[in-house]
Amino acid sequence: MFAAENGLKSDPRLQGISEAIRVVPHFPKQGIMFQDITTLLLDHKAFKDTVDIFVDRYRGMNISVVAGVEARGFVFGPAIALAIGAKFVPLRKPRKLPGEVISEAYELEYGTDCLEIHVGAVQPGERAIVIDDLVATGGTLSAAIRLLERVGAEVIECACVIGVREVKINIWIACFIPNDMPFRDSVGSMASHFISLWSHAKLIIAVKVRSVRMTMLRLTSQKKMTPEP
Ligand SMILES: O=P(O)(O)OC[C@H]1O[C@H](OP(=O)(O)OP(=O)(O)O)[C@H](O)[C@@H]1O
Ligand SMILES: Nc1ncnc2[nH]cnc12
Repeated sequence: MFAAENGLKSDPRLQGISEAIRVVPHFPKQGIMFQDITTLLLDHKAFKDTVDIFVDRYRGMNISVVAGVEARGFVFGPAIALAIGAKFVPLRKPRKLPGEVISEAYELEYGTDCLEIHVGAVQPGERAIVIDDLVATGGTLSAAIRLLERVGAEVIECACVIGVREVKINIWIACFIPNDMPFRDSVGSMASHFISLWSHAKLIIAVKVRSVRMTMLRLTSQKKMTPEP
């Protein structure tokens, strides 16, 4: 769910967090609005507020595992884990972990990637959350959830600072706007309306149909392109 649905709508911290994230057009390639969290990390208040919001949400929920996705989930995860009294479990890209691992492949826009977890890092029945900086297609989070479920953990929620909508949104528009509707041509503006209503396409189909909730602090659009210099 979005911050607003968590009762955070009027939370003054959200604006500061949003403003501290730098958006770099056309990085790493044309058409991508890169959400740069390094500027958030330079802003002590915004960084602390981000961690605090997640800590407030997950404290008292009997979470024993905070699983962070490499690389940017490692920035937020450990602070949250320490504050809520959980362990931090890194989910790493291939060939980084020295012990015995299990792996989950996932699709990227072009090609595939893989996440790995150390065998024994999580015990069956543990309650886990997954932390990353950003969710776009949800492919990375889905792989993280599958990994944790394979070792017997219960994934309570995924938490991201940023949600990038529109990445797989055309599918939803095609599904939900019948061809004969009068506003079919203005599908672009309808898109943002529908997406807001349906909470980022029901939070990317509850993180790809595993019925895992998600919290995001900032919902952003790939389409807000600034003019070329
Ligand atoms: O929802 P998705 O479409 O799967 O994309 C989200 C993922 O993409 C980014 O990581 P990236 O793969 O660029 O790795 P990095 O953090 O190591 O740069 C981001 O930090 C998420 O982990
Ligand atoms: N727009 C974006 N900004 C930063 N990281 C991303 N990973 C996938 N899409 C991204």
